[in-house]
Amino acid sequence: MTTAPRDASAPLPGQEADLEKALRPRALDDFIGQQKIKDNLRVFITAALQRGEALDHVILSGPPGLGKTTLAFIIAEEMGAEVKTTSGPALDKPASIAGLLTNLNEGDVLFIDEIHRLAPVVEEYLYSAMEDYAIDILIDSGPSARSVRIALPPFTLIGATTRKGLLTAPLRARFGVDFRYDYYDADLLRRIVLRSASLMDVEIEEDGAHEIARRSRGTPRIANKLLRRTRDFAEVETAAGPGDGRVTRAVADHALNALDVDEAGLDDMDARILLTLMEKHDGGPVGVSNIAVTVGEDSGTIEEVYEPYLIQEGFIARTPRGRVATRRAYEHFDIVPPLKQSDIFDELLG
Ligand SMILES: Nc1ncnc2c1ncn2[C@@H]1O[C@H](COP(=O)(O)OP(=O)(O)OP(=O)(O)O)[C@@H](O)[C@H]1O
Ligand SMILES: [Mg+2]
Repeated sequence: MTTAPRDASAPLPGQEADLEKALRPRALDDFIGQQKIKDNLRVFITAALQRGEALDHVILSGPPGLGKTTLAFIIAEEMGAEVKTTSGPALDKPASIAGLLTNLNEGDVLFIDEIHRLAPVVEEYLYSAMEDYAIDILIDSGPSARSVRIALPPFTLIGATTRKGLLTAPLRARFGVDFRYDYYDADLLRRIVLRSASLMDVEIEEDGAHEIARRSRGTPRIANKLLRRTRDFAEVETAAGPGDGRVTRAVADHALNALDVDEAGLDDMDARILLTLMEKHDGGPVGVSNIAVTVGEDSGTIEEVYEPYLIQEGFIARTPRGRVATRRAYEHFDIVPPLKQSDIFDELLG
């Protein structure tokens, strides 16, 4: 009956999606954490406004649910700009990107989500658009074919991607501002949970917020989702009986356990990945595609959604020969590592 809050990139059902939108901070001051990004952004935005220019093109990269889309809209808001939104897969023909670009007004923000999934022909249009604020359009065909250059107003392209490594070098080079997201620590997530709770009119204790925060995989979207589910439990059923709607540490713990979010905040798929690595592959080293087949998940998703967090938290290590389970992984699941694994642990430390 419970649904594990697995894939942060999975689309949310209608009402949940609305709730997520409602929780989205709209001003830079409400955007919690990512301090370095915010500090730099303030300088770039102020400078651009002072010069009366469009902000330079921005690329936002990092795992799902860390606030890329949120920040894109905040940037536009702070610049006093209109946003036009699209995504890499939606721009399948040169005509669709040409149409979007020629409809931009001066200073507009063009937000392209999943920009690593642009078709190469579409991407080529962006090169001159970004660099020279112009595109070359081919009109007519056959002997009378010629290309006409159309000037565009100065605009800001904001691209978001979970797979920056898949961007081509020419595209990457055309972004003047490059921000990489880090996972949020528990203290920042606690502040995000408290903020969301107050917007949702949920009564929550500091300890309850902390419990949700530290088990949210460093991800604001997951923290908000776990808060919504914990609220459900708080209103209906707690370990101690019917709830009064108040989110305490005990209620949060009960809810998170029911959702299969373990003590370290690992979810069902995290556990499957680690157990596969330890039990089926003897702790590794093993390639991601191998793990993917065993757990029945796409290897791209493992690489962009699950693995970065498991690596950051020290459950998995990347070696030249493949992924290995670390000592922490064995300890977490109370599994005795095979003898050969101690060499790997030593290697990792050394
Ligand atoms: N810094 C933050 N402060 C407060 N809330 C945040 C922050 N970052 C993200 N959120 C919350 O998390 C939710 C998800 O963020 P967002 O949609 O911007 O993620 P994303 O990086 O675009 O993810 P995806 O890669 O899946 O598109 C937002 O609706 C917002 O409520
Ligand atoms: Mg997004």
